[in-house]
Amino acid sequence: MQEARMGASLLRLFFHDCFVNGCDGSVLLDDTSSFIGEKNAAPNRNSARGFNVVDDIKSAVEIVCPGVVSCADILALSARDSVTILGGPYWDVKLGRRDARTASQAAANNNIPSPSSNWNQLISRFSAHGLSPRDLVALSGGHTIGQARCTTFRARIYNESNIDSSFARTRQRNCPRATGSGDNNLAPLDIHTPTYFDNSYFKNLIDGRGLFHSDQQLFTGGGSTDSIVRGYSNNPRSFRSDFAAAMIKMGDISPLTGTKGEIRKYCRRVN
Ligand code: HEM
Ligand SMILES: [Ca+2]
Ligand SMILES: [Ca+2]
Repeated sequence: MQEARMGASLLRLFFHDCFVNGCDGSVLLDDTSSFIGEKNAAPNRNSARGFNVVDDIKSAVEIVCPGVVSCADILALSARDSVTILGGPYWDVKLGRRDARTASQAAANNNIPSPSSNWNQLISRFSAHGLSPRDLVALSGGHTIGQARCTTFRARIYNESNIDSSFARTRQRNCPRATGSGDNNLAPLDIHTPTYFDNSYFKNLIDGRGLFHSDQQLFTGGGSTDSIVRGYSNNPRSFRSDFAAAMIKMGDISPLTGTKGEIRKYCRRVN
């Protein structure tokens, strides 16, 4: 990988695909004059990235095996390979998903959780897709890699009290208080090992160093997930195996099979 962050971006793309009408490649479709896709939904606009890498993988695969491998499966495999290459677990990826001929900006806005979510909102967004509180906590461990824009964590670092004060000060240095200044400045989601897939995210939560309001909600957020966070912070092996299992579960959300959907030729547009 030329850029370590790309692994994080590809992992997130898979999440943003699966949570919106299932793992069907819907997130990859470009807007056109007659079609509104998901790329400009609030959680994706100026934020989701990695589309060119998916295009490169797809064209390489089409050369050797045309019309067989869906864009949805490429997202699933890219997410797994990203995690494994960055030091995380390996799992066998189920394949055979087909690609959607539609996408829904409204469904993207309504299904992908916001970083200002509280504990109940997180639980319910995940349970709507058959994912348990334990799956929520394990999958949130994906925030052990990658970067976030100032606008997604500004409110937390200036206004919240359940945050380590030196961590808040560190983040404030590159994320000005005023909306509109430095909105796109980046900070790592995991202050310790932002390009390594480990269990450091859970240690951060225990230290009050969750970057998003939603992250910190999983520990001392008033819900019942504190013991799961403690477990993953003490036992990296249980995090690795639960993360892999939860990724398989997430990858099972409403796949298109049989004669539903299509195998796209280009991931950015329907055939
Ligand atoms: C639990 C609810 C979740 C919320 C509220 C959330 C929210 C966010 C936000 C706001 C960002 C930064 C976006 C930006 O700067 O524009 C982000 C980045 C990221 N998220 Fe999540 N996320 C959640 C769950 C997940 C899950 C389940 C995964 C994967 C298993 C994941 C993987 C990532 C990764 C890897 C990044 C960094 C991407 C990059 O560097 O390009 N997130 N998330
Ligand atoms: Ca989708
Ligand atoms: Ca890490």
